[in-house]
Amino acid sequence: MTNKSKSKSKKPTAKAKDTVTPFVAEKAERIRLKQLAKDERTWKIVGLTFLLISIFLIIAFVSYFFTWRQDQASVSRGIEILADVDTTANNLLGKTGAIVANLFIFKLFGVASLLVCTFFFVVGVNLLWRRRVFSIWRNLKYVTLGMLAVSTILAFILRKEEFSWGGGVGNVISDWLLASLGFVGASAILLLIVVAYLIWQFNPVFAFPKKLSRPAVAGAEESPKDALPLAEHDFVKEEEKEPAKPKIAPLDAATLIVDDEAAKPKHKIGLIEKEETAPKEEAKGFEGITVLKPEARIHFDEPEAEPEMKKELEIEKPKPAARPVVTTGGLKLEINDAPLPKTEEEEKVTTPVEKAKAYEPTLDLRDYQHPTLDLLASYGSEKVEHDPEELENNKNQIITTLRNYDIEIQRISATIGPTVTLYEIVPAAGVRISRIKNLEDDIALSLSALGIRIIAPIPGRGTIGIEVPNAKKSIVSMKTLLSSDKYQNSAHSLPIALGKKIDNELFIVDLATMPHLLMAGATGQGKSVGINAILVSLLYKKHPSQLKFVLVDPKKVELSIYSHIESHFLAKLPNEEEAIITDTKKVINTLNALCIEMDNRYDLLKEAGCRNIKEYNTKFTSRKLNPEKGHQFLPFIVLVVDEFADLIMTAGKEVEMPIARLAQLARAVGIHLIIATQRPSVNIITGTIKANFPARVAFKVSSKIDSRTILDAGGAEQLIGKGDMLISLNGEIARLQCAFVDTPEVDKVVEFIGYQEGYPQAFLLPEYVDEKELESGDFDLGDRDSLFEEAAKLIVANQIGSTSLLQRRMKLGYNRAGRLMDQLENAGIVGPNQGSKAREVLIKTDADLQQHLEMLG
Ligand SMILES: Nc1ncnc2c1ncn2[C@@H]1O[C@H](COP(=O)(O)OP(=O)(O)OP(=O)(O)O)[C@@H](O)[C@H]1O
Repeated sequence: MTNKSKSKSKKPTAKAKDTVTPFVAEKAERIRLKQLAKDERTWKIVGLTFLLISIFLIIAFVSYFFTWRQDQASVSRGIEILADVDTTANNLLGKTGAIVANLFIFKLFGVASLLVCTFFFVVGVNLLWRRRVFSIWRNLKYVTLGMLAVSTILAFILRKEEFSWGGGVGNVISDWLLASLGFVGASAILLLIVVAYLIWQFNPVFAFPKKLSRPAVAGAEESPKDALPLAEHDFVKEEEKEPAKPKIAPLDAATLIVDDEAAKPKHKIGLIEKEETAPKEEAKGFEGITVLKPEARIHFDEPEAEPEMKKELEIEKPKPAARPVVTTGGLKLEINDAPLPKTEEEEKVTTPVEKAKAYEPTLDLRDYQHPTLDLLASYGSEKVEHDPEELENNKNQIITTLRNYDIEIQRISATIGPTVTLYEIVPAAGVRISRIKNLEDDIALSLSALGIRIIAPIPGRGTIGIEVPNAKKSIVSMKTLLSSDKYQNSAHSLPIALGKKIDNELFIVDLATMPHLLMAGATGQGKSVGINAILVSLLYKKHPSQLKFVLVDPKKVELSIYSHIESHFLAKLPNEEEAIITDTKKVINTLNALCIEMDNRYDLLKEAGCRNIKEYNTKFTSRKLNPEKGHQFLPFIVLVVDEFADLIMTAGKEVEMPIARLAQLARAVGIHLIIATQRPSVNIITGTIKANFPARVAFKVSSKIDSRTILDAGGAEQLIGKGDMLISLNGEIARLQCAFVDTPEVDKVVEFIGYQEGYPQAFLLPEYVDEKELESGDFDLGDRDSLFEEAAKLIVANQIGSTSLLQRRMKLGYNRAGRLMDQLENAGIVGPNQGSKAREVLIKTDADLQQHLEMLG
């Protein structure tokens, strides 16, 4: 490797400098060429050229339709006519136009050659706008298949015409088809191609009238209205509504390796260019800078340690749930697609239902469109701009500072991130790491920069990290993250795009596996932007049927923007006006309602024999659970609390307890919490809360103590604000630059969603009535629960006197459902408690009940 110097001399000699000089020009030249290739102006020019080619081809082709006869004689002589000044052509684009058009139309694909123009147009537009406006790959497929099919069909139909409608290729295929299959066979094949194309494009529904094939749903006779949503979906075409997947924007990172041996102060620098999509080149840089592939760095720098670091920063992928083990004939088989074990509940569901097409929850709002990426803004080019001088200066400063304290280093390398550059040093043998750690403040002072963070040692790397803020920071646009393949193709249940790591890798994680997130940061350091980034990344991926937010905003202004999407994505308490909760009392009720929802969901999971929401929803969508028994598709619920400190201050344990309970248990039933606070002190983030939030984010905080409270480690006080953050996940801390999404962008996204048809109202959480309010002694008929009548009707209609039926169907907590049951008993509607058996229902029909209620008054 070129950047490992063998020199042992301590000071740079004049000779050494001389030998470097001729190298410089050559390397600088290469760097310039590379920069030219990366310059967006270059690509704009190339894009424009492609557009012009497409226009050129259209003019040449169209003109050819009118001039082919006159130009036939000259073009048949080939390109030699270009040199012949006496020969002219009638084509609007002269001899070149005539030759090109003749090649495409006469010799190749006939009229279908016009499709070629679209290819140049698509490539040109994409290059000019520097983003994937159209899919080139898809266009290429259409153009290739289209030209073959259209030229063959035209050649077949118009084979007797003088003009070559199908071109040479069309004629050859059409003749071959005629010879092999005869006129009827060839016609059938070509007709099939046309029909297949139409089916592919428009996917018409070939449906028989519903009543002929409608599958039986258990209990459908008793309640056809309730069963309808399931049965209805059986006949509905399942539409693919994948959002557009634009290609990842080029992502640049540069890693600089500075070789240093204690005895050799002239350091060689290796610069690594890292791009996610573009191919990497190997070239030599100037002044000893070597441009290497990232893989080269892995081998050169720390062959064993690198995979470790990758591991350190790797994002956890959701592990597939364990599958049932089936034993047949003494053999144990673990089957990936094995159906989940049947429970008593699903055994009762009739076979036709099982065989029916899978239930698709998104068909509730079948026309729903996911927000498009053009609603988001791009901030700058996002290319990491590295100033070689800044790097060199910082490196020299670090080396000099350490040397002042008699600390020699073996090697120094640098990774340039969006906000900070990480200098990794390998100290000379015998240097104690704690000595470097103790010099943190001195190094910071000598680099005269805020936000120096020393990581001694970097876990698994055997190096010491010094993070130095970049003079010029780049903003990480939300758009970049959401348009990346990593986000677009992520298999996460709740993907959240948080930002970019120091090596510019995108940080996209699954909230479902986190499973809750605690965020802290002093005011103005990027918390609200962080919350918006999380919400927006979920909104871009999920359908309203799959996700609901419970938004708690004591500050009253931060989350109000999301009220537009109330009927799509928000959940609220029944009878509440506003979905976004700002009042402390209502927060307590909502948190308790969420606990009830959690308990209800656990009951449903238990009955279905499932361990988590994923298994449950899979079972439900494959119609193995009967909606008549209270089963339903369960959306994820994400609770966001924007200022936790305010709540704890005003309500203390009343808030802390349900939050702790949810944090402990709610993960498996798809309820996840995101709690943010400005004041990460121990009386706000208590031990109970902390123990249940393994994933924690810290923006800049005001003291080391705050940093320790949130992360169990210092460092967050050294951050530089504006979205610079540390995330502690699975016991490892990574520094990120949070994705930036501005309020007008969020506005556009929520408006885009809000203008679409939503559900009639927000998702209703179970009602929670404060126990204390209910503890009013014996039942008095005049003091009935407001849901008394509804409960009575439900019990009579089902003829089952069961408290859990009330809980599930009316979304009530156990206490309230029990109290209602007592009231029903006192009113003579159900019999006494029979232990584990359901109570007897004393009134048999709805009409009897009406009479009975009237009598009660
Ligand atoms: N990820 C980011 N990238 C770039 N700039 C950012 C980022 N996050 C925040 N900022 C800048 O910092 C400002 C304050 O951010 P934000 O409103 O999120 O702070 P906050 O911590 O929520 O403050 P408060 O607690 O007072 O609401 C933003 O207006 C923006 O200019």
